[in-house]
Amino acid sequence: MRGRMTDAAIHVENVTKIYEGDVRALDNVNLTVPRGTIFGLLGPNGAGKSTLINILAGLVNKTAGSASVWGFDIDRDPRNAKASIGIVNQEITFDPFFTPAETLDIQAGLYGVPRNAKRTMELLKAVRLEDKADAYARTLSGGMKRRLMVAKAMVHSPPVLILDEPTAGVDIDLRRQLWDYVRELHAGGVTVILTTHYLEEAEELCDRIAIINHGKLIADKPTRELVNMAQEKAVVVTVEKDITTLPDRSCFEKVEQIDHNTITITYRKDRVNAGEVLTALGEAGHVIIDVTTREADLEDVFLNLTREAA
Ligand SMILES: Nc1ncnc2c1ncn2[C@@H]1O[C@H](COP(=O)(O)OP(=O)(O)OP(=O)(O)O)[C@@H](O)[C@H]1O
Repeated sequence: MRGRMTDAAIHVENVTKIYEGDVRALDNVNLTVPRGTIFGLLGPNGAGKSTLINILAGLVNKTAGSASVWGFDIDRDPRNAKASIGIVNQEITFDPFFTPAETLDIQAGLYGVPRNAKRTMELLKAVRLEDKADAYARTLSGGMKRRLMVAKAMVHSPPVLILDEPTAGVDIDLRRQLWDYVRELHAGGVTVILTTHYLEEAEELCDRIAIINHGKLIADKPTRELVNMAQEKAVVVTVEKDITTLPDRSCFEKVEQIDHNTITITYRKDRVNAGEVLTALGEAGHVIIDVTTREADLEDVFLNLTREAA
C-alpha cells in the first residue's frame, strides 16, 4: 500500500519525540525529502538528527505524527518502509570475525535477498574492498570499515540511503572516496540523506539542506538559496588617511577598526549593497584606496539561523 506522498523519498508530518525524562528531542517536525536528491540534514550536537533518522529506520518510536519512506507509511507498512531504507550509523557494527564478503552475505540473508540477486562482489568493488573480500573484518582500517558499513547498508538495494555523520574521524582521502561513492550511488538513482557537521561538505554535496536545532526544523531550502540567506556581509576598506572617528551610518550594522587606516564594515545585504556602503564612506570624506569583500558561506547562514531560533 502506498502513501499519499508517493513522489517523496521521505515524508515526515508533525513528528514529535519525547524521551523519558521529558526530553523533547523533536518538536512537530515537517519535512519532505524529494526523490533523487542528495539531502543534507544539519544541526548542532543533540539537535535531534539521529532521533529523526532512527524513527525513519524503525529503531525509535515517535511520540506523535506520521512518516513515510518511499511512499510506505512506517506504522501501517513497516516492512516495506524498512526495505526502502539503508542506514549507515555513526557506530561501526559488524562481527569482526567475519570477512567483508561474509558480512555482506549474512546481511543479504537478514533482508531475504535471493541468492541470485546477491551483489556481494559488486558492492565490495564499489567501495574498493574487493581485494579485502576474504580478510578478517577486524584487520580492516577505520576507513575500510566505514566503507564496508556503506556496502552493508546497500545490500538490499534500498532506494534511500541515510548516512549519519559518515565522515566523523575519517581522513580527507577516505572522505573523498566515500563522497565519490555517494555521488556514484546518487547517479544510479539512489536518494541520499546525510547528516554532517562539516558545513562545507553539505554545501558541496547536497542539492537541498535542512537545519534542525533544539528539535525544531529552522530551515529547509535548496542549498544555493540557503547560502544566499546569509544577510550579513562585510567589506574591509583601507582609506588614505588615518581614521580618527569611526564612520557612523544607520545602514552599517557594525564598524570595526583593524588598523590606523583600515576598517571592517558589516552590513545587511537586504538593506544596502557594497556600492552604497562605499559611497557613504566617500561622502564622509574618506578616500578609499583598497576594498575586499567577504562572501557569506553556509557557516554564516547556520550561525545566523541558530542564533535567531535560540
Ligand atoms: N534514548 C534517549 N533517552 C533520552 N534522551 C535521549 C535519548 N536519545 C537522545 N536523547 C536526547 O535527545 C536529544 C536529541 O538527540 P539526538 O541524538 O537525536 O541528536 P543529534 O542531533 O543526532 O546529535 P549528534 O549530532 O550529537 O548525534 C538530545 O537532547 C539527547 O540527549
